[in-house]
Amino acid sequence: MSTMSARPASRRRQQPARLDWSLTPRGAVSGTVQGALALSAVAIGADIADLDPLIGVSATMAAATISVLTSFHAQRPPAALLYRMGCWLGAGGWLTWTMAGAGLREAVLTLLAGAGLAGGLAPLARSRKRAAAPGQELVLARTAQSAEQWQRRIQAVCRVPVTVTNVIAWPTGAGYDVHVDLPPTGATVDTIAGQSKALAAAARLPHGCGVEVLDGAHRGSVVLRVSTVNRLQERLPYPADLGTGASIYDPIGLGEFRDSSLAGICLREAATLAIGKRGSGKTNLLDVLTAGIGRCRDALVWHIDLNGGGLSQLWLTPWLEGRAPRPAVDWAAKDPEEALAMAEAAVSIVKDRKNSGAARKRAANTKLLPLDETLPELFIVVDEAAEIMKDGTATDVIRDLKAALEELQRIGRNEGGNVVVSSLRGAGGMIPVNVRKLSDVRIGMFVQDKSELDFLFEYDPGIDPADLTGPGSGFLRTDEESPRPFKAWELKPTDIEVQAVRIGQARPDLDERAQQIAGDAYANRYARMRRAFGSGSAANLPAPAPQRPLARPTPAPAASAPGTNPFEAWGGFQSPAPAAPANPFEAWGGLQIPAAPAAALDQTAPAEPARPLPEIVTRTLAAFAAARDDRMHSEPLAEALGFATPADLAEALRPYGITPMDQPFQRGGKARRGYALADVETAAERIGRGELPDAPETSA
Ligand SMILES: Nc1ncnc2c1ncn2[C@@H]1O[C@H](COP(=O)(O)OP(=O)(O)OP(=O)(O)O)[C@@H](O)[C@H]1O
Repeated sequence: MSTMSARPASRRRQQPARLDWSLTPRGAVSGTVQGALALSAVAIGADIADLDPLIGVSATMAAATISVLTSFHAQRPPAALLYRMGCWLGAGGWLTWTMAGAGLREAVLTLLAGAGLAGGLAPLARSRKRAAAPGQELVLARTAQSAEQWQRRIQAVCRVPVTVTNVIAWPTGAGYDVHVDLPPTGATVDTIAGQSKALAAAARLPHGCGVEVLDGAHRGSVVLRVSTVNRLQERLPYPADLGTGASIYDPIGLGEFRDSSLAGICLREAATLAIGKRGSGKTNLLDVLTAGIGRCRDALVWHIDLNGGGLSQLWLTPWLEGRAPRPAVDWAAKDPEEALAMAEAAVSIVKDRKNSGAARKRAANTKLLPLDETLPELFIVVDEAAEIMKDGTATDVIRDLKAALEELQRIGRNEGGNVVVSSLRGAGGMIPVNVRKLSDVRIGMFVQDKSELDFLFEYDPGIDPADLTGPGSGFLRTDEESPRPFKAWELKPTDIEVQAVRIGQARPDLDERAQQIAGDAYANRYARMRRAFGSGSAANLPAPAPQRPLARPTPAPAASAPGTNPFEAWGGFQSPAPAAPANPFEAWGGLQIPAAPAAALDQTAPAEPARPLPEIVTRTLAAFAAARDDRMHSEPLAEALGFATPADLAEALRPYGITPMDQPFQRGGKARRGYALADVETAAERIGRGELPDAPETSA
């Protein structure tokens, strides 16, 4: 297959010029002259030796045959093969004719005419396959045009003289990757990523298609993932063949990226934050996560949904109806007290594992606690976490719940205590900064206000809500990578049913030591879950709230004592759903516990509208994101924001409580004063909460 390379002239000019004294032809003219002279010399030699003309015929045939074979071996195009054969037949025919006694004048004239013809047709001989310069990839011929277009396009839009080294079509046919080398003049991946929208527009990509800019093989290269067909518009059913027995050490699938590759996340050590407006597919996403984690032999899912428990209902139904031996979700809470008991239990378990897990770590010679079916990771999946985590008025229980979840996220990474948080919004005091910062996996489904995505993804320049196509599509960021558009698999109620039965059969139990630590709150949870989520008579009973404290660490776990309530011991599909105890408070040892305070959450109140950030604050955050630094000297920040002097910048930021740091710090070998990203973020949070008075907008 023929190829071509796309190299800029400038690079070619950099090659040092050398004199070449070899007889190797350098072009069509020199090649033709050399060939004609060589042929004349052979003809004169044959005349002097008085050779038989048949020798000329034999030599011609042999040369033509060798030419055909070598052309096939070199995969030359048909035109090159014909040209070479024509040359050998013409030269051989002329030689045979002269050996047979042609006149000198005729022989010379014919030789000149033949040489002229061969020289004129010489471009046909050129194989389109050229050797690449060292270190350069080749571009397939059918994409060579695309490569050249992209090279020109990037140069025009980004004003960077890049080299396109390869264009590779996706197997799905939905787009292609453009591999780009950056010039050694200071351009970085951010230089290109900042123009991804402009590149998509310049390439006239259809709506919903775009350009994602990813790191290349080395720091001086980038890969542009260009989608030309909007795969995100398609519905992607949950893969039916995903069985149980997976591991939390493997990626958990959420759906697909534009190129149909798996959108997977590694959750063993990573907390997750997902935001999205109502109807964006958040609940479906949490279902996909519940299924993905639930499939693991070394992980357990606990749910908190204080908006009526809708997240857990379908997952519990097969168990409630006696079609699964255990609930797929090991513990589900729909009221604040239950949720607090759960979160405190998880914190206690994690704290205990910090000591009790030491022997395991030593045995495995690792600092990260090894988890397996006997010691599973705990995931608390929280739907609509802003109701718990937002600043402002809250009951004591909610405040304690928030503190416990934050603590779990903060201390639980190593010991396998993990949090997945979803929220309608991520900014404006809805989700604490620390929760966002500690969430290595961030997912932004469709939101009303782009600033929510900007806030979640720290002003990554590649974010364009136009890339999203509707429910189930969003941006996914893992680690420090740029967020990528993806489409979540769709889990329909019947799929959840299938998964819930499978998981209920196969999932691990909480380890006995942890069960002891979690105490009665854990041991009796199934009874409360039946009342809270069950149908029929059990569901009609009021769900008693656990009296605090329920989950107190028990110092020395003794023999296992799970299954203390009658519902846990039934253990088989054939058992009918047990009737509720006569006294609804029985499960709490006969204690008369008042029902959960209804006012703990105003579940119907809509989320507060976001207070928009002043433009100068938004742009300051964006400047930090572009600089990929958490501190910036005043001069470059002023320049990035278009202020004439650092003093002008200071004046513009002061009304928002953003001031330069007291101490100078080193950047680029210079110690100067400047600004801290944390200060700007704190100010943004406070503005969102309405704590800072509106100040007159000052722009450059
Ligand atoms: N991945 C997906 N593919 C296709 N459709 C989806 C997907 N995810 C969600 N939907 C559809 O979008 C609608 C809303 O989904 P979902 O209930 O998950 O959104 P939500 O953000 O949780 O909304 P709410 O907060 O109002 O419950 C549903 O009708 C669902 O079928």
